[in-house]
Amino acid sequence: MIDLRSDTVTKPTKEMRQAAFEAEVGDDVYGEDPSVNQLEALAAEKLGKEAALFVTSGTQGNQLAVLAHCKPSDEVIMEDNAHVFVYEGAAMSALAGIQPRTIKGERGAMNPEEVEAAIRPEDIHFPETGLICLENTHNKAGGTILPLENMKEIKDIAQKHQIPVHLDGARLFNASVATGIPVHEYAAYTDTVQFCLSKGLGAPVGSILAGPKEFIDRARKWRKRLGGGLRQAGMVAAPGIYALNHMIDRLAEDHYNAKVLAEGLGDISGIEVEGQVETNMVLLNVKNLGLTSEQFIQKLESQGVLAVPYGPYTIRFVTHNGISQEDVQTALSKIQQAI
Ligand SMILES: Cc1ncc(COP(=O)(O)O)c(CN[C@H](C(=O)O)[C@H](C)O)c1O
Repeated sequence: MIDLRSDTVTKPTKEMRQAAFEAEVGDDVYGEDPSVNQLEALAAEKLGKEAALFVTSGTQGNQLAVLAHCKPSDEVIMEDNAHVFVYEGAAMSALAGIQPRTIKGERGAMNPEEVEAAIRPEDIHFPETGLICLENTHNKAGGTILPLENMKEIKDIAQKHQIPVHLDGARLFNASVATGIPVHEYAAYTDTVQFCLSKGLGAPVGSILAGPKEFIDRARKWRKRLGGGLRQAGMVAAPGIYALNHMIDRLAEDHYNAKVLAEGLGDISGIEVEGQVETNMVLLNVKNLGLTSEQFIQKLESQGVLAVPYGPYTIRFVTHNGISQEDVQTALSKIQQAI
């Protein structure tokens, strides 16, 4: 099987398994797991934030951010197809009593003026805007990169209105490798950041939530309340340390493979590649084949290629550490056969 469903399917490298085996551990609820502490310190330093918290998933990191930033009844501004709005089971409403307020973005980037217009003025009738959420890269838009200028403009507006900004940076390192802009420069236009160790960086488990120390202390307490207190978690933190030290630059290979895949798909009649490939995702439209995305995915699976639907006629392919250049060529010939 050539698994192009997501970069979440990456398996740990043998070096990560060795790091897990050798990891020094302790009880992380008491703050005594040396590997978790090392990972959190390394991540905070890379992002230029005061502190960081090792969490079980990107969803947990995002939802802890909402819980630690907001109070029940707050409104949170986010892009219309943001992961926190589409793919987290309405957690912010269910767990934090939040009202989401969405703005349609352009390739994932919200218009700063529309963000400012969505901020609620003081009025006994209105909810209070408690947080602005950004996403970089933007998943549903096809792994697109939020321009630094866009993030800066939104942060300036947020600052003016004294509203925090959280970045869902599940694939922030993909944006950084694609643009050459260090992650701490993106993070400078946020109050808090979540990024995934378990996606393109290849670790088996986990994400990082980073921000001011007092915020991270609150998020840690929320994680404990939700039963997320970790014990000898060094065994899964150690692969994350390896990922941050050795798996960032290679993301460029995933970006290259995505571009090669998109170019090959563009040569297949009836298939239309949506937008430009900016990182490790390719969106394609199969409407001209007279098939729905679900129907085409079934045909692909029978040929040994896995993908996910991203709309009635849109399919998403994601390249990652488990996909080689040869896999891309094989996938292209199998996709051709599936038609
Ligand atoms: C931008 C962004 N933020 C957060 C998350 C959540 O991460 P996890 O909870 O899956 O670790 C994801 C995962 N994205 C997954 C994928 O792309 O296959 C699925 C859709 O949930 C994400 O893409």
